[in-house]
Amino acid sequence: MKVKVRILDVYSGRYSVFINEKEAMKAKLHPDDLVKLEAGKKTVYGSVVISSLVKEGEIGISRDVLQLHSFSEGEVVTVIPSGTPESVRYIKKKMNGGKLRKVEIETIIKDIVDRKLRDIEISSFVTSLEINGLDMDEIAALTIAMAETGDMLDIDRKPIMDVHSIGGVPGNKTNILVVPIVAAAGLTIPKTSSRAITSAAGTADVVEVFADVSFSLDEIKRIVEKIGACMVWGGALNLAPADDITIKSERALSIDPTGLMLASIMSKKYAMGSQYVLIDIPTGKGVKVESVDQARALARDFIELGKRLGQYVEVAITYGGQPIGHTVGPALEAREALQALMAGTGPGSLIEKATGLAGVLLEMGGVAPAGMGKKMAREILESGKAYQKMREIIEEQGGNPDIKPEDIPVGDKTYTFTAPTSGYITAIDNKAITGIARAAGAPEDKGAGIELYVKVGEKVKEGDPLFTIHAESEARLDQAIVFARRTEPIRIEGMVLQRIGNI
Ligand SMILES: O=P(O)(O)OC[C@H]1O[C@H](OP(=O)(O)O)[C@H](O)[C@@H]1O
Ligand SMILES: Nc1ncnc2[nH]cnc12
Repeated sequence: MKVKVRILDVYSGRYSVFINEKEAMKAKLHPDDLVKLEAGKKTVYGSVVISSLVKEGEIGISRDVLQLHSFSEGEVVTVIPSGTPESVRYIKKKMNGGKLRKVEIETIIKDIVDRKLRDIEISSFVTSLEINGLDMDEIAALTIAMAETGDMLDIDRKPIMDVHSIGGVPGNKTNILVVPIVAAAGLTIPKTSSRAITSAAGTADVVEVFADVSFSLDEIKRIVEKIGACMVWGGALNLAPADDITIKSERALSIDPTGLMLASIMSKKYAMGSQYVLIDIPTGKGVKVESVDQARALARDFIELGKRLGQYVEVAITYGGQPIGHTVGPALEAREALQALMAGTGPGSLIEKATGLAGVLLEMGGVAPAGMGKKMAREILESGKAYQKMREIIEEQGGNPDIKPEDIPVGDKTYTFTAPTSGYITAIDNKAITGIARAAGAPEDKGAGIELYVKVGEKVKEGDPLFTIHAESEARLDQAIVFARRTEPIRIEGMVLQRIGNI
């Protein structure tokens, strides 16, 4: 059928097209049916919403669809019902434990990028990968398909360094120190990050507290060619676009299937033209990789995948058994990272990890002799050169370079938990800390999160503060308090863990 476009001020996070009930009856269309819209060379897919927002003879186009293609009010489009895409068969094959062929993977990724697959099918794909995994041939095919369905960046500086954490550990603001240290040493590091996947704050969520993170490829090229670094959100770019679509399902389910994680991280690095990549695998209880043996196996996969992509990859297995630093949540982490860059020092867990990772990159990039990278990284941090580089990054990304940690607003609805007993801290539960910060509103509410006053091994007296929850609303604060009471994230030796009666 041919209908006229009506642009609707609707933004739902879904690719919906709105059709009047009578029109839908005539065309035998039902809610959530997939349709193809064609106008000249433009083709877009969307799911049907039956609505009186549009009249007969019209099709309502949401702002989500408009982001993919520009349509003008009154433009005539042809609407064609679209059957189940071929890729759904391949998703079912993976659900049944089959091995996908290269062409099948390419079809799935193309259909994801073209929005032929809806959230429900994409979530099924992600879930099938969580359950049945991928082998290295499948991972390499997935990585290349993800990169080649988007744009590629070509920066006129070499070598191109990169760092990426597989994440999972609360408070992981480390790379916000690593990037300016490495760039201050004269290396080029165009860092893309995702927003939170399983945590309460991804690096992109934290950087966004002091600067913009959404840029076009041309803008990134300009920034990186000028100052040697950027810290941007990978999802704003058309770099490996399937990645950010699958991340949406991963985030909703709080899962990060290993094969997809490898492809997702490495496809962005490939598309950014990174030549030397350092992968950080935090390891410990309550993170994505719990044992060092598992971390080694994953490290081998990253290195092998790098070889297939023509990249030199090294992996750092790091300690992730408790949160990094003393803060969790975008604004609180931004404060702590900025404080550490300004002072050239900070919590041991943050400074040791950041200078350790930066040191490896300095050696990989050939600016520090073998074994001297960490010392050089620490000197750069302590000298204030990393802070100066951070100021340049903030300024180039449209933020205020003079910003001070205390200028960053944090949630003013607070509640502090205290030690129920005296003793040593024996464990801090990563998953519970993330759960509390998310219940408080992080990462969407930038000011929400947790300030931690203790770390494992420290001694506390009964009544000492353990952590403060910050939220931007009383309702969120209450939810986080309930979650914290239920999970008791901080263990103190001698503490009564549970009292059970009358079973
Ligand atoms: O912890 P969760 O949310 O699972 O993982 C996602 C985080 O891990 C990576 O960190 P980085 O950009 O290398 O610092 C991603 O970019 C993202 O910020
Ligand atoms: N799946 C993923 N995609 C991008 N960055 C990540 N960091 C950790 N997991 C990731």
